[in-house]
Amino acid sequence: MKGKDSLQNDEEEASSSMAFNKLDKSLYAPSWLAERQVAICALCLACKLSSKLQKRLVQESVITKSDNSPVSIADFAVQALVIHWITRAFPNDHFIAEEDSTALRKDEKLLKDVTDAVNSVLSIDEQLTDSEVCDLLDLGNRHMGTNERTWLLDPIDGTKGFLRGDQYCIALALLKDGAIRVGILGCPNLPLASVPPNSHKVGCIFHAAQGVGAFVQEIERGAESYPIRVSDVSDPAWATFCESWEPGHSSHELSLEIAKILGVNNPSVRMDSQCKYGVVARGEASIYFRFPKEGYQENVWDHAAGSIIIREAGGMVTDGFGQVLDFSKGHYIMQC
Ligand SMILES: Nc1ncnc2c1ncn2[C@@H]1O[C@H](COP(=O)(O)O)[C@@H](O)[C@H]1OP(=O)(O)O
Ligand SMILES: [Mg+2]
Ligand SMILES: [Mg+2]
Ligand SMILES: [Mg+2]
Repeated sequence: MKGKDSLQNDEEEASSSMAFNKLDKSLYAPSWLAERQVAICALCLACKLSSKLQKRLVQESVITKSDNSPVSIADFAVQALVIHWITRAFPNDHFIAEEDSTALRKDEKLLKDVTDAVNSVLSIDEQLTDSEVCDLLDLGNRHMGTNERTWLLDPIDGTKGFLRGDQYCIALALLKDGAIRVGILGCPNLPLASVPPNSHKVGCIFHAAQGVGAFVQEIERGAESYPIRVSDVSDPAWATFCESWEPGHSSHELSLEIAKILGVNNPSVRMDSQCKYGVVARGEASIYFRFPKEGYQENVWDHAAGSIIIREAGGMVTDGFGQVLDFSKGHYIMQC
């Protein structure tokens, strides 16, 4: 089964909508086709790079940031690579991304390792210099105006999972006029699972655009996309919920308590990163609980892509009070 709204079909849809657009602009909804295609290409390449780096990762190359969280060569290299790819196609776009070049500008060897890593997946005529890599990383810190097109990027989401050899993802979302329009999650270690005929394969890309739907495909340029839907389980007794692997990121005690009140019988699925959103979006789990420590402010890049994928798959993402999340106020998520 191929998705009615797959990327290929969108092309025809977009051109017929163009004629329609001339008649009534207010009824025309963009399908963000070019953005999705470029972003999927970027994440295919980035997943290839991160998989390579996860296999040969050495703990010495891991740095601890000021908030005590880890960062590796992969986080820097993937951020530079994705921004390079998106900027080539959309040179005027802005970025809010997790990492910057501060640590690299102080450490020649680390910078060289990062540049080598990025160049290992680029063609000979596209090779970047150390200074270009630093500049690309720092494009992630550009402040946006309210209507600017801004990409929100987490180059390695779930760095702790990545370092453990477990689940992680590369998360990219496009913010425009205050709302998330496109979301893509590259999940190199997540099985395609329920997607025939590729069910034995590992590694998938979830993607969604506003009003177009949510899809999953294998990590390959031009691979076929399959529509996904959230679970239709309505009785909590049959529901499965997922939560962070790391108890320091989300209280396991609180989610267990809430699950008991709801009457959920199944044990939780613990997993790092926004892969959890992908698993809920394709109906393998029904709920994602997240209860960070008091005072922790959630970053936009940690939820933007996952949120639109859930919404387009028919689900809902809110804060603990049922309020919709606002991704348009800078680095941190605000309540609407
Ligand atoms: N103290 C913290 N509490 C909650 N989330 C955190 C904390 N520190 C880092 N994170 C971020 O939470 C996400 C991981 O959540 P989970 O445990 O559900 O996988 C990651 O985006 C991680 O950032 P990072 O992108 O640096 O890994
Ligand atoms: Mg981090
Ligand atoms: Mg993250
Ligand atoms: Mg990260």
